Amino acid sequence: MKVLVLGAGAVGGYFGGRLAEKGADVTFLVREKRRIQLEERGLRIASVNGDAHLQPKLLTAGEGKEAYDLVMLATKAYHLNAAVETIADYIGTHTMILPMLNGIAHIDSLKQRFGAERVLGGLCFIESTLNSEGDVIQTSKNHNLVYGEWEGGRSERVTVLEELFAGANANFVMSEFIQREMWHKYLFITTLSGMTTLMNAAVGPIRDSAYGKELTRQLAEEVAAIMRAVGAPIADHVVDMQTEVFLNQGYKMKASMLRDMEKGLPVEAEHLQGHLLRLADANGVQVPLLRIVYNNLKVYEIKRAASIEV
Ligand SMILES: NC(=O)C1=CN([C@@H]2O[C@H](COP(=O)(O)OP(=O)(O)OC[C@H]3O[C@@H](n4cnc5c(N)ncnc54)[C@H](OP(=O)(O)O)[C@@H]3O)[C@@H](O)[C@H]2O)C=CC1
Ligand SMILES: CC(C)(CO)C(=O)C(=O)O
Repeated sequence: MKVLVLGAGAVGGYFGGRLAEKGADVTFLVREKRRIQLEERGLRIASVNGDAHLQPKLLTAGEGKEAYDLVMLATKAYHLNAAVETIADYIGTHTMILPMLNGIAHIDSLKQRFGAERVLGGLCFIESTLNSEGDVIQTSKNHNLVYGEWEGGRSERVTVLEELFAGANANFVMSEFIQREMWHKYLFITTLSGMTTLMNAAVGPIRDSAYGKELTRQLAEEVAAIMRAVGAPIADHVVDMQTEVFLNQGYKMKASMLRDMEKGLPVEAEHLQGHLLRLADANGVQVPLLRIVYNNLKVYEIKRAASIEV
């Protein structure tokens, strides 16, 4: 099975690297600067689950055009449009596209561009980042990638994927309810990234502060109310469940969005909080805290743009 991974960043580098490490036929589709880095240094994973050092197969856009069996998409949402055009050269009749982005809005873009039948659901739980040398650094144990047929159930092709993923040093989990899993993760990440960026703190200090737990729950409830208003298949107890998961994170746990802010990088505010706010406005759902969270991110974006211009 031929696998193409677009983006050799924190997520694509990790999961694609784990597949290549087990001997799968994996090629990374990268941009020029990243290619040079990977050619010089190899793909290095430094992880609590075991280190790896590989010389990956690499392509840049437009090179080696042929259909792949599986295209794994691991960009940030603000690079999605360009990435979608880049992978178009590698999509054939039977190609499966497995996106690993946070959020949900990208699923419709992918379906519109490539046809619903090619698009699987996917999400991941991992705390990983690239260091200044481009190595993938993974610091906590979770390394779960969940995937499945968008319409649910089991199919022959996801059984083939299970075989592909078997034995890799990461948990690849097939779900028969991937839409629900994605909406649940979306609620979790919107709350986690919202609270940690708003408070400019990891989970521990938020949890210990006067109103931290209450505000976390309020944000999760606002997000759940939007999801219910649009008919998302979330569980009745999703707020209890995800607030509990949030509050049980390690003291220093931060969303990747806060880590990106600390590095002065762009954030996925429009894709995550912005998309939900637009759904809230369209459906008359009151979300005062989500609006504050979103505005805080927009202020960050304005300050970032100004500092780049200066
Ligand atoms: N990091 C984490 O802990 C987690 C992240 N996520 C989600 O996963 C997604 C990916 O995040 P993450 O891996 O952290 O992001 P990174 O920024 O680390 O990686 C994204 C990679 O995509 C590459 N890229 C962007 N556009 C293109 C393109 N047109 N062609 C080729 N490569 C491209 C970038 O390359 P270049 O170097 O050229 O810029 C970069 O290496 C996000 O939606 C994020 O929210 C989900 C769970 C955990
Ligand atoms: C919460 C976490 C680490 C889970 O994978 C995540 O998705 C993120 O920070 O972007």
